[in-house]
Amino acid sequence: MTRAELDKRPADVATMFDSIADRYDLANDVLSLWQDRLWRRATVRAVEAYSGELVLDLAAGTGTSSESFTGKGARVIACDFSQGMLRVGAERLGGASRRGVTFVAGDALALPFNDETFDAVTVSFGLRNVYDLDQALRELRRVTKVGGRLVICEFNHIPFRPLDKIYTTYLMAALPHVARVITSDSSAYEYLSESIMAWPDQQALAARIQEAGWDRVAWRNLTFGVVALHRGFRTK
Ligand SMILES: C[S@@+](CC[C@H](N)C(=O)[O-])C[C@H]1O[C@@H](n2cnc3c(N)ncnc32)[C@H](O)[C@@H]1O
Repeated sequence: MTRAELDKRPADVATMFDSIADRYDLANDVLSLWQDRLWRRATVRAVEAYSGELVLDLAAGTGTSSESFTGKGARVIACDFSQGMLRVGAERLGGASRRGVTFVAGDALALPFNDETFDAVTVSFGLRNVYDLDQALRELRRVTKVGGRLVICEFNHIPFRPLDKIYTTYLMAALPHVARVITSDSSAYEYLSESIMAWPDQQALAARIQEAGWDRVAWRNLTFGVVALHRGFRTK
């Protein structure tokens, strides 16, 4: 199976996700010990999308989180560049546009949307895989209405060193082996571990979000910092 490397060449990333699409959601649940469901609920609360609003769920994959944003009547565009992930998502929903969610193929680095289209933009476990983080953050801002908001849910780093050491050991030693049992292949999950380790910490990510033009940037840790929720606003 193709796995991506830390240079995150878009073709490799898309091919890797195509190849794990069928077992992606099951693997997430098991590898995170079902914590992913809590993280997704926290993301939905942070996005707080209301009736009449349009939300972009970028790097939406199979749309695992997308439908949850429609709870109060918002409509969601679930955008991703892996045809395999989009296919699994559309099959699960029973169509490419169902229950308030529309799947759209698109690249985070050149989003196929007009300026100021969305009330809220959100990315769960996606930005870490994007070839050019800063360009993706600028694109997200471009398509957000003035007054709109950004919520990023991403694996991060545990500030408390002893706990971080245990977590890092799990990432590098155990996670790929568990993944092999679920998906019959561990290489995509070796990439997952390596990409988490190489990802900027909470403060550094907040600085990058700010540099991309977002205001009032803040974050909070979930599960001791295994995941962090970053938020920002487009104020001009
Ligand atoms: C780990 S999955 C996350 C899927 C989903 N958001 C979730 O919470 O489960 C990462 C997704 O990012 C997508 N991705 C990576 N780079 C992308 C890009 N440049 N444009 C669009 N999607 C991208 C991949 O195709 C993959 O579906």
